[in-house]
Amino acid sequence: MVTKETTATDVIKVFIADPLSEDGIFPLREEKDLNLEIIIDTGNSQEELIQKIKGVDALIVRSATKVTREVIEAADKLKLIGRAGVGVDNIDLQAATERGIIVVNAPDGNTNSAAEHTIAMMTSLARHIPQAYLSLKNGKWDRKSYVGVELKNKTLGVIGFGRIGTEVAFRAKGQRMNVMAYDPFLTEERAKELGVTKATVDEICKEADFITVHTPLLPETKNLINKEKFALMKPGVRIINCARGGIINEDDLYDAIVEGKVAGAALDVFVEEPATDHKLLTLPQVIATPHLGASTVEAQESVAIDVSKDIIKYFKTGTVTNPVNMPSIPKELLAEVEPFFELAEKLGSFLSQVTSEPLKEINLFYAGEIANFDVRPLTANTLKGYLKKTHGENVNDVNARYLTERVGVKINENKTTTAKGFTNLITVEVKTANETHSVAGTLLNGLGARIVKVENFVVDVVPEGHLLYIKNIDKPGAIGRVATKLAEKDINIATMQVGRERVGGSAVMILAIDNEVTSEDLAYVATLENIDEVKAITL
Ligand SMILES: NC(=O)c1ccc[n+]([C@@H]2O[C@H](COP(=O)([O-])OP(=O)(O)OC[C@H]3O[C@@H](n4cnc5c(N)ncnc54)[C@H](O)[C@@H]3O)[C@@H](O)[C@H]2O)c1
Ligand SMILES: O=C(O)[C@H](O)COP(=O)(O)O
Repeated sequence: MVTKETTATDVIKVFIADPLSEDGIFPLREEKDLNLEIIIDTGNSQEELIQKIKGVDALIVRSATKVTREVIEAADKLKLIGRAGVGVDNIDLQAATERGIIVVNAPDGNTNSAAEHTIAMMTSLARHIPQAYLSLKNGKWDRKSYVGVELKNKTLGVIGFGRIGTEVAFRAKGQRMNVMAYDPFLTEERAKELGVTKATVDEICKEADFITVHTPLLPETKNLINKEKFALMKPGVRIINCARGGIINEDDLYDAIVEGKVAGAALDVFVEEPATDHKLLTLPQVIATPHLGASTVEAQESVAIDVSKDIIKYFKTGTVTNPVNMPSIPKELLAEVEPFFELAEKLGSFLSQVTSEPLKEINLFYAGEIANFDVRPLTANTLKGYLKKTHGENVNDVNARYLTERVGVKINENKTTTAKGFTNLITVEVKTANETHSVAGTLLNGLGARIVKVENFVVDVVPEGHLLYIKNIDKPGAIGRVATKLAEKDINIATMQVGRERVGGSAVMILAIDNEVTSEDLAYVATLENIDEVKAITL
């Protein structure tokens, strides 16, 4: 379908590539100060979109249109991509960022609808409603085949406890279910406040009667539920996926259903969509909808309004409300702080890999010349580095602070012009319920970035590649034993840094190694005498 309207002279072309709520785009239609040309042209192939994107200033999509690197590179005027919904896995964010194209989404507009759909799917699954409906439509009055199970007193495991996961939990509690939840950002206090049990993914797999996933699709969440996880589950478990195809491995789910381990699955999303000819759909235990989680009048109106408003705001002020990528820093400030961006991100990333509990507080200490400037872009980069592990490409220097504060983490920035002998020093400290970790880094003239302190130990480490972070007791032979063990595993040590509090006291080793280590390798090194902790870090 193609319709074309012009509100004034042809100046700003807004191309709507997926079906949107007409009521939701009224801010665009009613905009008087900007000269908007609204083009509604849905159902394009990649090739067609590559042709049509030329001359477009703003593109709006839902999940169906794939905004690939090819589309982005074919765009000659594109300044903004609006996702009328949450998931941005259909947009090549890296390509957009590289081209300076801001991507916005509508993170709050469809939360209720997605949560309600999840509950509807869970209830339908428990009571075989779609199967019984089909049977009755086919003229059968079959009551025996469709005996269901109650939700009351059953345990629901929620994996991914963000906006939708939390709303699903509220509703499940209304059904008098017990809720277990896992999210890397879920603290004990918040879980208590919301009346859910904080658990690991494995605990959920072992104990839950129903399991629902609500994470974004990221490298870390792809195949999160797989053969190994199904093996842990109780026989008769029921699975729901209203988040993204691929979080649950489809082949492993198929096998688990055929083997009788999983009693049924309710799926709104698939790895490949449209999924009209999918092997999971051949199983009577599987009920499905064609990605309808956000398909309500209310959600569609809300997400389209949010994206429309952000387009107008961007073309009027250069700022947006819901950025997914792209920083916007004055040129003069950028020149001062940009050299520290990579270091800041790596300090954050380092800490995310040594911390094993949800973050409560992050303290940033900017010392030396850098303290004379607005350090917020550096904080954003540090937070981005910390959050990358859980948010992947969905976090950037624009939204990192928002994402951190949204889960109740306190961010404290401190400045001092003295830097302990360095021209500049950035120290980052993170606190969880039981842990405190810190790392400090600097830029050495002509030598680049260095980590100069880890916890209380002075070191000199180039922050790149694969590192092994080992806490040990300062006893003779510890270093030699670690080196020998690694050699046995064919792991080559490029450099090694050691630090200690005092003779015979706590010490650290930081080894740069040539290859990535497996968890078995780590466990192997950890068995050595006088070794307290071994962590692999990739920067
Ligand atoms: N079916 C639909 O129509 C529909 C509608 C809306 C959203 N969605 C999907 O649902 C997803 C979640 O939406 P939301 O609004 O709740 O997003 P959100 O960002 O509020 O929540 C996602 C949560 O996942 C957590 N997470 C990240 N990595 C994790 C991991 N490895 N294990 C466990 N948790 C992890 C994050 O910490 C975050 O709290 C979206 O990314 C989108 O893909 C689908
Ligand atoms: O991520 C989302 O917001 C949902 O998957 C909705 O997708 P849709 O806009 O294609 O309905």
